Parts: sequence; C-alpha cells; structure tokens
Amino acid sequence: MSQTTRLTDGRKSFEVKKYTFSTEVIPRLSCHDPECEERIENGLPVVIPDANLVASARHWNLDYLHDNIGDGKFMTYFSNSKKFKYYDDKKCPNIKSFKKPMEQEELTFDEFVKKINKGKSKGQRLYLQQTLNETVGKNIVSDFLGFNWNWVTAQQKKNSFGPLTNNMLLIGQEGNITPVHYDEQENFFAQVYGYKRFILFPPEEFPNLYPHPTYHPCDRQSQVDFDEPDFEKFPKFRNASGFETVVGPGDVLYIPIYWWHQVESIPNEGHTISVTFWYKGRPTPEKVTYPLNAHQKVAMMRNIEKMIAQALNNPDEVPEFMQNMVLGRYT
Ligand SMILES: CC1(C)c2ccccc2-c2ccc(C[C@@H](CC(=O)O)C(=O)C(=O)O)cc21
Ligand SMILES: [Zn+2]
Repeated sequence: MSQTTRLTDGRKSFEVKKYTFSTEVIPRLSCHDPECEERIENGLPVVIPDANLVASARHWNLDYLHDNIGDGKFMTYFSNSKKFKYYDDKKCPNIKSFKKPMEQEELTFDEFVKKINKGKSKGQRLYLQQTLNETVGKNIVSDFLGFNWNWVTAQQKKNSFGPLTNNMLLIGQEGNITPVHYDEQENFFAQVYGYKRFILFPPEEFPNLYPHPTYHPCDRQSQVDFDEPDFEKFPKFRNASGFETVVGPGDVLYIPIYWWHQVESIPNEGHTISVTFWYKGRPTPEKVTYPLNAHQKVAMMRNIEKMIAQALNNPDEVPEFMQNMVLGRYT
C-alpha cells in the first residue's frame, strides 16, 4: 500500500492513504462550546460529536433498514472503480467525448442489499443515495421525526441559512470514494453508522484544484486525480493544503458552502450510513462589502463562465475565447 498516515475520530484511530498535499486536523468541538458556534458563524468546518442530531437513528444498520424502510425505490450508483465521480446528466451533450464514470439504477432496498453481496464478487461497487421521503416505512418516519430538529433548526436560524432543501440517505461500501468537489449549499453532515474520512479545502484553494468548466457534466468537481495528480496539467495542485478528519457514528460535520470535500468510506471498516442536511446559503447582503471573499469570487467566476458559454451559444468555442482574452494579457 502506498504511504499511509494515521487519523482518529476521537475514539478509534485509522491507517489511511497519504496524499501529496498537507492537511491540518478539523477541530472537534462540543455543540455547547462557544468556539463551535463561532466556527459555524464564520463558515469554518467543525466536527460536533454531541449534537445528537441523528441519535434517533443510532440503531440503523442494513438489517433494520431492510426490514423497515419499505418497498420504495432507491437511486443507486454503480462504479467499476472505488471512485463515484458525480456528473450532471443534463450537461452531457455539452461534452461529446464525455464517458459516464458510473451507472445509476433505481433499486428496492432488498435488491440493493442483494447486489452489495453479489457486487463484491464482480468487483463492482455500489452507492445508495436517496432523498428521504414519505415512501419510507413508519418506523423510519418516526426515527426521522426524532432527529434533533431543535438544534439544527436553531443553527439554521442563528446563521441565517436559507431553507432546508433535502435530507439524503447515503449507504456506501467500505473504500467508496466521492472525489473532491464543492456544493453550493450549507451542509450538516450526520454520520449514522461506520467511518468516513473527510478531506476539506477552503474556497480560496480554487486555483489549486482546477474545477471542470461550469458547462461540463462534472461541474463543481476537480479535474485533479488525487491518486495520480498530473502536475504538468495542474501545476498549482502542488500548493494545495487542506483539512481532514474521520467522522464516526453520532458525529456531525459542518461543511460550509463552497468548501471542497473528498469523502472516503474507510477501507476495511465496513459499510457506511450517513444523512445529509442541506440548506440554501445565506441571502446575498444588500450592501456588498469589500474586499470580496473567496466564495463570492467563485460565484462570480461561475456566473461569468455561464454567461460566456450562453453568449457564444457553443461550449466548444469557450476555451479559445477565454484563452484569447487572458493568455499573454493577464498572465
Ligand atoms: C457520490 C454520490 C452518491 C452521488 C452520485 C451522483 C450524484 C450525487 C451524488 C452525491 C452527493 C452527495 C454525496 C454525499 C457526500 C459525499 C459522501 O458522503 O460520499 C457529499 O458530497 C455531501 O454530503 O455533500 C454523495 C453522492
Ligand atoms: Zn458534497
């Protein structure tokens, strides 16, 4: 195995793969600690071990979910590698050469569990990712209603987050990796079962992480393969430096909007069950204050890229247009 490093979730310690970039540990603070509130207020990541956000789901495991989740369908992703690189179906026509990095299919929970066991033999990996909705069984509904809505809703109000958009149930196999990307929503990520390694980078690291163009199916994802970085194409990746942690059962990780994150279900630690709490970002302030912060600049770059692609009305013309505008003039 390539070089490894040790990480702890505060209770257990884990041998994990060492990447080329440096990281600091994400602070683990009690929800009663003023510094914890401050970090959320300031849009900084923090691991909260005692929010009890999903304590009512502490008994969830594959068997319990299998027996109680009902006979609805669950979106499941299939990958022939450990990576589950997200892509937006609607943007596939923009990049003719784009090959889908994974397949998707709606399965009943029973089919999902059966395929997990069979998938192991065929070397195929599965990742169940489904918005929790009213089709689930009554026991799951009561566990869901038992989430610590007082705490998370107080956080939403205190920090002027927008509305809750959805809660997603995630069930991944050990070793599954969601490659580094950012989301345009605030996220309280609740770990229910098993252990996940999170590597985070602040929005300031945008220049070092080379995201795909906004019209690319893998918009918001980095082009850099952490396992084999191409330093010729992405030289600034050498400067990347982030934060990391391991979350275990009961932990909540606050992932601030626009923060990059790579998520790994720790190898040989069994499957993982997580629930996400995504909120729209804070409303844009009436009065803009300067200097603009990093995520405002990311939002600006996204708008400019979208406008140019729309104005040219042809994604193939965007690279040349951008290069003509910048190379030799702003470099
Ligand atoms: C990889 C997968 C299943 C997927 C496939 C196709 C479309 C979307 C997604 C998607 C979205 C979010 C997650 C959860 C998490 C990463 C993790 O926990 O693995 C994360 O990134 C977050 O909570 O923001 C995982 C996925
Ligand atoms: Zn994400």
